[in-house]
Amino acid sequence: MSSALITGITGQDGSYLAEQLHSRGIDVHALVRAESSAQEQSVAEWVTLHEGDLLSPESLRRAVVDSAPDYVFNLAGISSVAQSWKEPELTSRVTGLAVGSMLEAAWTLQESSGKPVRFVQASSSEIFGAAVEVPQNESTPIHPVSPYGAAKAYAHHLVGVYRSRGLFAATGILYNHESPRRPEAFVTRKITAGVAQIAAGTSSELLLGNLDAQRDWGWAPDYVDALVRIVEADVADDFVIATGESHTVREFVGAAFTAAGITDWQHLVAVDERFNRPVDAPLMRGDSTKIRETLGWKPTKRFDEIVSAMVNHDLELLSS
Ligand SMILES: C[C@H]1O[C@H](OP(=O)(O)OP(=O)(O)OC[C@H]2O[C@@H](n3cnc4c(=O)[nH]c(N)nc43)[C@H](O)[C@@H]2O)[C@@H](O)[C@@H](O)C1=O
Repeated sequence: MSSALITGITGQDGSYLAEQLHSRGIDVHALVRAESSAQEQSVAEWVTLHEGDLLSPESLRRAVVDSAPDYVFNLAGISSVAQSWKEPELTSRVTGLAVGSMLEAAWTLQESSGKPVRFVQASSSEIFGAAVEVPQNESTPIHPVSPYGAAKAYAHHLVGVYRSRGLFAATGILYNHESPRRPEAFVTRKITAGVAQIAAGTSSELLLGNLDAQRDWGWAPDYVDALVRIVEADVADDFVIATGESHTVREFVGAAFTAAGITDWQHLVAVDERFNRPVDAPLMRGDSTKIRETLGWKPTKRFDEIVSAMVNHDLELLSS
């Protein structure tokens, strides 16, 4: 039986990934900050928990040694770009430096046990930031414009370094990916939850920041499926994971109101400067030709389907 260690299991992607790996018969281990909080966040009982903290390299090394995994999926860290502007130093430590500790621990385990370890890093389209080309692919120059993007860029490069050293170290360059499990710190869930409340009559306004930013929004379970394909690939490599279609935040808002049956919505949305960022990547759109052709991956849900699935979920939550 193969085993996998997941960091970031309590997040959207970690939870879907754990379910996918478990359904494939893989023994799932997870790094958690405290067992009690993992249990509160209802990590499934079939996951073996290892306590550790991204700020403590020794605890990460111990978690890797104790779980002795065939696969390491590194998803943990601050994942909100907005939060990274508020806590840039912490972001550089947990989203950047900690990846070095995980890679070193995986390398050391491989060296000492003689058993190959495969490492997959959740990289991000934010590494392209003010992208010099549209769409972006694996060769697009790295040019982050946020503390989060810079931390992810460092981690991305470090994965390449360990690949050259001989570790199976790969990345999925993940574009925005959403689901009903997305927290409201991210714009899509904030919109779908807010629209559901307006539809239910419990709120009268939706306050947002930059409505003109364009993002390439996909369906989170598809992106987790891509990470599994990447870990099982013949060769460790970097892969853009994206739909190839981008929409403005304003279009997402319009689609969410439409899904809730509200056609006249413009007066229900207002811009609040508090939600603007010092710098915001203007246009993200990924070219995922490489993973489609090499690993046979493709997205299963289109933009409107993603928006409706999230709105319907939030409407149901309010009516239950
Ligand atoms: C690929 C990348 O994807 C995600 O990062 P993100 O794109 O920053 O995601 P978001 O949902 O926070 O913002 C999307 C856009 O929406 C704009 N926006 C407007 N008004 C609000 C607003 O009120 N809240 C938020 N959060 N954003 C707003 C905001 O300025 C931005 O242009 C993470 O998964 C990250 O981990 C990752 O790797």
